[in-house]
Amino acid sequence: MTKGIFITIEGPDGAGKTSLIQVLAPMIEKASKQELVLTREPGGIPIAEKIRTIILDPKHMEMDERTEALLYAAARRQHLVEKVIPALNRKAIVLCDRFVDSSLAYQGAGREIGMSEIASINEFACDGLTPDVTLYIDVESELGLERISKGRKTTEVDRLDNEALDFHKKVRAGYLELVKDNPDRILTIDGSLSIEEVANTCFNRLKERFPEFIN
Ligand SMILES: Nc1ncnc2c1ncn2[C@@H]1O[C@H](COP(=O)(O)OP(=O)(O)OP(=O)(O)O)[C@@H](O)[C@H]1O
Ligand SMILES: Cc1cn([C@H]2C[C@H](O)[C@@H](COP(=O)(O)O)O2)c(=O)[nH]c1=O
Repeated sequence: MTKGIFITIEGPDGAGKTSLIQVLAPMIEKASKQELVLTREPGGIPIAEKIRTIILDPKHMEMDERTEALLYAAARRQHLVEKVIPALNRKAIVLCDRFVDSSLAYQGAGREIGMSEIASINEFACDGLTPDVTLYIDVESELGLERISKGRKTTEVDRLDNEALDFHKKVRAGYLELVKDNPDRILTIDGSLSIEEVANTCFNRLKERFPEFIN
């Protein structure tokens, strides 16, 4: 065992990632001797949380789409250096809510900047680090947006949540393209199931994949 495992969780807005992590994390903790680090993008450390506030502020409607892509990549770089890489070097299991696939789907496909342009700025930011596995929680855009609007009182609604349905459909199409192109790394989970069913499916897939870490 030379390093830890880097697990990323992806999905359209309202897929249920935050809810999933709350159920999945204690399951992993119970089944593993390794340290578990929970984190998110953009954010996870003070500098990246500040960048998150700037990106997601609903008042920042004038933000240029390339500026947006570069801010996500900048937050990512700092988060990797300060938190993710040191944790992997300690052999921890890192469970990260969103990573580069979010930039490819949201900025590459949703904003139509292009996946290859987004991939190149992220190659610079990540310097070769890729997830060991990605759990992609798939939901129809309509369902994701309906969940977010129902949960408005308790869930923060940000500048990207406020985008039109058409944007969210392009994001999901981007994710489905990534799934097709990365069949070994990205595991698709049906996000329309209950939170418990989604968590159990994710846990079993992780156990099969990393028996030396989770058993
Ligand atoms: N499997 C599920 N079935 C029904 N409702 C769900 C499910 N998962 C999450 N929800 C509800 O949907 C709303 C959004 O969930 P959550 O915040 O976990 O999603 P998310 O993927 O983290 O969203 P975002 O990416 O927009 O932050 C919440 O009100 C939550 O209770
Ligand atoms: C990492 C990343 C995120 N986004 C978007 C996706 C969401 O709309 C917000 C983050 O909020 P959440 O509560 O974590 O869902 O930001 C993006 O567009 N590009 C990215 O690289």
